[in-house]
Amino acid sequence: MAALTRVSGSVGLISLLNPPVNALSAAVRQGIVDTVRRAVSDPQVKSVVICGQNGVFCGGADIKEFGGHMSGPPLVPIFNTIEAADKPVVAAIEGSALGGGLELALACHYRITQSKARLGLPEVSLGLLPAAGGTQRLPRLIGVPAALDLITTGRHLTGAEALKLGIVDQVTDQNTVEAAVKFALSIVGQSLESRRISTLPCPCPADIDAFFEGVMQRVKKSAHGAIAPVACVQAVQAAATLPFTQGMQREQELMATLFGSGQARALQYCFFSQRVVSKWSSPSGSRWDTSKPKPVTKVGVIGLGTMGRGITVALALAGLSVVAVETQQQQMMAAQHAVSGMLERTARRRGVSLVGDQIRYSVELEAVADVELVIEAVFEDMALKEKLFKQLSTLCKADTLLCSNTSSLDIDHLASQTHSPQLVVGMHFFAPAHVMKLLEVVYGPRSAPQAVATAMELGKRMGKVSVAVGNCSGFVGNRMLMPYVEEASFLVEEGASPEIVDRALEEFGFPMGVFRMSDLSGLDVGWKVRKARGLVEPGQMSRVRQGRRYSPLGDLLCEQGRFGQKTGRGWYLYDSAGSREAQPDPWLQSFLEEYRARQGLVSRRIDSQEVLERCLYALINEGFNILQEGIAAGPEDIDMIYVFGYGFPRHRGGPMFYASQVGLAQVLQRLEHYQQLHPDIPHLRPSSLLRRLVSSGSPRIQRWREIIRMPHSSL
Ligand SMILES: CC/C=C\C=C\CC(=O)SCCNC(=O)CCNC(=O)[C@H](O)C(C)(C)COP(=O)(O)OP(=O)(O)OC[C@H]1O[C@@H](n2cnc3c(N)ncnc32)[C@H](O)[C@@H]1OP(=O)(O)O
Repeated sequence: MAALTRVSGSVGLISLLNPPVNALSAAVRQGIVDTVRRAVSDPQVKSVVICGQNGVFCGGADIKEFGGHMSGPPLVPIFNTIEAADKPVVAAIEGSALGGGLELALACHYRITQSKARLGLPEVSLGLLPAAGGTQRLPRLIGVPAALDLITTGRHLTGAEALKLGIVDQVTDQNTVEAAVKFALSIVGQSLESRRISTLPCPCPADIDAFFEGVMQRVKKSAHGAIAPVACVQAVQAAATLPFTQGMQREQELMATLFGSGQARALQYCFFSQRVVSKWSSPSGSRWDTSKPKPVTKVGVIGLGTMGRGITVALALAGLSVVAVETQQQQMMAAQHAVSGMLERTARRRGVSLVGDQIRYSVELEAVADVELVIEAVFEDMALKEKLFKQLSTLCKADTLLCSNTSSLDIDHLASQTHSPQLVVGMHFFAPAHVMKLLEVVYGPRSAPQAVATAMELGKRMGKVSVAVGNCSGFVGNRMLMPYVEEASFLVEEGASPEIVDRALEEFGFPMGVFRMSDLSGLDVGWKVRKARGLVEPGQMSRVRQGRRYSPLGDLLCEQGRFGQKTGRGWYLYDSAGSREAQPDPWLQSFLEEYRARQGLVSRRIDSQEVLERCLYALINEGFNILQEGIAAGPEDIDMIYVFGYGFPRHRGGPMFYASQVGLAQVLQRLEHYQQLHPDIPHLRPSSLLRRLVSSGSPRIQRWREIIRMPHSSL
């Protein structure tokens, strides 16, 4: 919907109305067609201002319409009509102008905005490109390199940045619509020739072919198989080399390919899933909309190792006061130095002023006595954490929330050490904690709804995608990782090399395969966890432990002091300790040959299909177990954990969405196949939820949540 009113005598004010973000639904597009036509033909209207109601200009095309039949007038002719108007049209941008919203503004002759408004062409993050002229108009306005940066990354700009780049003509911190109306009055009668962006030449770098070749190489490398960034480059190349109308044709062709692709469906699923997970619920019935977070201004962080430092930085960047505690003076000084450096680098990268004076360092635990929330980030040692939670429960205020950054330990057990178990939740950050977007908020059976709501809200303030999950060993992310990593080791025992496994996973879209990832995070980390579970038998090669198949390969490498990148040797060889360039290691190859010979294993050829099926279906199968147990509320929660915390390719939607696209019956059939071949691997035994879903006709993923909650007999 859009309304036309006349203001200040001769300005036609067109207001878009489709809360909350004025998305360009069929009704809004029709409203724009009607109001523009009326404004252009009304002799009393001398100039036009387009704005959005409720403080938002326009959040772009209505993404909800993408799944179904698109009706209503298309955007391209609407925008061409606006640009061709012989009366000046000014976009008054409040809040956001994103995607089709910014393309609408680019079709106007002038743009005025607020310094804090958000502008951008984020279509690439939905698996699309700006197909209403965005790829053709933006390069003509700001030049090819700057346009490529915005279109291929989809990043948002502030109004102030947009002014610097020349996307907008004016920034005001007064009332934007009033400023635009005043401006519209002042330009009546002026020539619009130079204001129609489609008629401008496209400013290009000198050697255009070499330039695009370089860009294409870079974009393909960082896209990890995503097709939309590549199509964005092709569309901008068309703007640089073709007249506007032909460029527009190319834009439409490329869009048509993307629009029907599985990648676009996956990315749009991610967009909505990110919002679904913020509306959390737990099996006990507590929910996001009935649980009010407690206000938090001051947070204590205990333990300033890698995780504690990152958490301190994330909190400070979110504007919170932090009391950072370490036990020894020397370690505290080292942490203070490291945190200052991290803050400085992040502030520089984000172009914001330095924060840091709100962090107080101490070697006394009592320093957290007056905080509202504590995040414990000490070593992953239950005895140490038990002691700490007992102390905190005594010295903190009675209503202080006590949170643990543990990645796998029992939150309920920690809660039982305190006077107020209802105030204990897990806040599981991912390293580096000030960079990684994921936060698992772990509730125990006794956690109060307010405690969960407060941790979720704090995550949001830190810019995290916070996902509420139940309490179990490894929670959601690390619990699912176990079978994935184990399968990779089994494949290596059976004949694959780490390179073969990693290549298959990297070609699938992971930034790093499982072995390169293990080398990066340190092989000793998993070794310690396996030791704690009583699985490690030093020097032993037995392949059955605790009644099931076990691969001792990781333990044997650790026993050789091969901890990965930090020791210069792990599953790969590195130039030096700390180096990142992984080389295949001839030593490892002979070690594996000897190992297989001693185990009586006959090495066989393993192809990438088997790697993908065994690693990914084992991971997915555990996801179904997690859903069945109610540890995750829905598939979206698992998918967002894997996309934002574990590098699962976003253009595949996450493991559960990927399973839904492969087909649940196919996943089940392949798991059954592998289980027959490997009956001693429990994680290949298909989950009963997967069987239930297949026998109920493999419903759409959007229905799983409701089906999981149904009693079995209702299916
Ligand atoms: C043939 C032509 C085909 C395609 C042309 C495509 C061009 C495009 O324009 S694609 C869309 C590009 N736009 C975007 O990607 C913007 C997406 N939205 C956002 O980034 C944010 O929502 C925001 C506008 C910055 C506002 O953020 P915030 O204030 O944090 O609110 P949210 O919780 O994100 O959103 C509130 C509510 O609105 C829904 N929503 C947001 N944008 C859209 C949209 N473009 N279409 C439909 N719905 C949208 C969002 O899902 C939320 O809904 P809830 O039901 O409340 O969860």
